Amino acid sequence: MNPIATPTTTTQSDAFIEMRDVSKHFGDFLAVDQLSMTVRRGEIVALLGRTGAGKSTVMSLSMGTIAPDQGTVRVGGADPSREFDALRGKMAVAFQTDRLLPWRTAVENAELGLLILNHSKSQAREAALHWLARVKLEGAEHKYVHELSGGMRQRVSLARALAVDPELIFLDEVFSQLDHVTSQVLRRDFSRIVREVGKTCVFVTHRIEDALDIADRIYVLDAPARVCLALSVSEQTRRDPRALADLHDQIAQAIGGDTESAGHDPNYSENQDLS
Ligand SMILES: Nc1ncnc2c1ncn2[C@@H]1O[C@H](COP(=O)(O)OP(=O)(O)OP(=O)(O)O)[C@@H](O)[C@H]1O
Repeated sequence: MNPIATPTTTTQSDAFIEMRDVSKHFGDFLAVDQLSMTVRRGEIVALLGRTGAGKSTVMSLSMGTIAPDQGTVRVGGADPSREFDALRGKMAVAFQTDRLLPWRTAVENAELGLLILNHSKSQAREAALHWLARVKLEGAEHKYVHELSGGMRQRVSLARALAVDPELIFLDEVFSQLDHVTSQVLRRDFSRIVREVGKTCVFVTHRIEDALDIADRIYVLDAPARVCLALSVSEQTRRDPRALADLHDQIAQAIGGDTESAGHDPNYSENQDLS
């Protein structure tokens, strides 16, 4: 067995998200095909696949914004598409486009989730300022969205997600609109924070580089969405350019060998920390 590509095994007891034999149609179109996957508490897990593989649909099923046609989805033991109250405030999400409100400042955007969850104005402001500082936006708190760079906007969007103190954070292509260096710095800052505060994170990406850089485990999805490869990535592997290159090739092969859509980046093996 390849010592780098460790097959993932998860017992039911340590599962935070558990999807079993999940299928989802949109009309006649099959988007998810008997998919099973598990996410443990405290893990960063990447859902990786080509455009249209069904990554966002799997994320929506995990968040409960859509329900499966068949199979079961459980998050912390609850059915996310039915038991909204059990999961209220426990999940947060950030998207490819930052979805910030342009008429609000950075801090006014970052506190939004807390205000929606009925926290007091002062509590929301305090938490928003704290998380803006954690994502390195001190000094930019009172700037409007148009005054911020793309990377800074995504930082606000991540601060907004973290501010509600969720147990589970979903990211949908948050890093992939940004240039290589900005993307790398942001995802490493984010993964450091997530590990420090012990959150669980599921992130969707079509770029192998993003997944190998921060994920503990990677589910590679085929279309219609089903797991065609599941891998663990240790910190030791991340420090080993050859091991990373092997994993990259293995994933690219599973996806179909198209390194462009797979986001191949010849510089990633340098593994430098630019933050
Ligand atoms: N609400 C919907 N109605 C009909 N078809 C949908 C709907 N949502 C997704 N699909 C289809 O399901 C398939 C999977 O879409 P999904 O957005 O989950 O893929 P993805 O892997 O996240 O793609 P991308 O990387 O382009 O965002 C696509 O063919 C898409 O057109």
